[in-house]
Amino acid sequence: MDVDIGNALASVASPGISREALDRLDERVGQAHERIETGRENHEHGYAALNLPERTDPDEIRRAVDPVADAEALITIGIGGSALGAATIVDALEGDTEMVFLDNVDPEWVTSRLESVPLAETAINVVSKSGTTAETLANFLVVRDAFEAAGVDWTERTIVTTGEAGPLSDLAERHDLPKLRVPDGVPGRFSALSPVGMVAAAVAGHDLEALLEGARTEAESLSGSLFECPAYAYGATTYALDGRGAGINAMIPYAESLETYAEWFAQLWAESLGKDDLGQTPVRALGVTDQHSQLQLYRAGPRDKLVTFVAPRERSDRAIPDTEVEELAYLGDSTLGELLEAEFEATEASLAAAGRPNVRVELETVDEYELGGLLYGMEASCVLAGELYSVNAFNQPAVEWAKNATRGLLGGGEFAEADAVAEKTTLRVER
Ligand SMILES: O=P(O)(O)OC[C@H]1O[C@](O)(CO)[C@@H](O)[C@@H]1O
Repeated sequence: MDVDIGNALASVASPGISREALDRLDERVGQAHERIETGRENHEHGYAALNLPERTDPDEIRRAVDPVADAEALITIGIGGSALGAATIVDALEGDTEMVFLDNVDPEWVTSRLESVPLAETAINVVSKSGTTAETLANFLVVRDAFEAAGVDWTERTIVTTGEAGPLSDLAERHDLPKLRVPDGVPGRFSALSPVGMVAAAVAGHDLEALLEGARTEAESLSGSLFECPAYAYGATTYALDGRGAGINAMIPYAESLETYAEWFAQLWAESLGKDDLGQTPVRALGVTDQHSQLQLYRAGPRDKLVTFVAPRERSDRAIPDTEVEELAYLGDSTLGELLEAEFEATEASLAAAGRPNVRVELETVDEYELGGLLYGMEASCVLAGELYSVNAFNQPAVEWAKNATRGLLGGGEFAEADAVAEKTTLRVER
């Protein structure tokens, strides 16, 4: 990925960062880079994720999915980092396999998703690093039951990706299911380039080597200066802008295929950096669609936002047909791609003209190689930002709190957090 931070400079935007401040920040980037490299060399928790391009074995993943390689549909059961990386990859790339992601336990929705696929031709991909996440395990039990009710042997059609030990690992062994490991030291939201994110891509027949190669190229660009490393330029700029008042980061891909990527980014940014009363709030949007719903706020609302555009330089295109309507004649000389490109450029310029900071992240196109680079680049940006904020980017204690409370409420053990639910303050207003 390439990054253009020009529109985040103080000479363009407010809040913005001056060139002098950026130079000073670059010294801290150099120190952070050394810390990151040490973490990678020692395979420390979290930092180890940046070694995935070298560690992930595409052949192992393909062997595991081989029994279901001709499935018409794949149901991936996982949540958060155990779903969003895989969903980002398969939503971004064209594939013939119908993809269903069960990352919610809304019963009506789960039922409708299950009814949308031919179970006898469908494979199951269960993903949970801990092997204990209530939503994932509950959905798996529901899916298993639906397969049994339809007379389909789920054990022939299920792949499990999980940690070394735990209930899901035991279950895989009991039923002799193909099992892939969530690599050690890799938190869920940093695991897209491991079996966690790549099983679905393998079933869809995507080029796993190219995904990893794109990530490897990005890894090779990590260096001690933000001016030489797009990932660090992004991480350092967002950190600097947050410190100057842009506490919201609106991620706007200008490609429908990258809509899920914005969801993945939101988890990465929120769960990694939202600590110790710090962190930038990620917002998801989509170009051009959300120009007509959110842009007004981004250009004229409070000066508390950084807008991040992600745009491919190349895409397949479609001509806009000529028309007899005179006022629309100008469209007939263009393509949908040119219209989208013009809207992107215009939106970027409109924000800059209003002094609103924005950053452009460019991809060559949306393919496996570029996607691997984007995922890796944003992970490295996030790790760098974590260093600059001095927070642990690799844990999520606040999420664990609610997980414990839920288990306590369902009788899954004694959890003090569950007591807080009964202590809720109410001020009801009724009809
Ligand atoms: O893979 P697991 O253990 O099921 O966890 C799923 C998700 O739950 C979290 O721990 C918290 O929501 C995420 O970090 C993680 O991606």
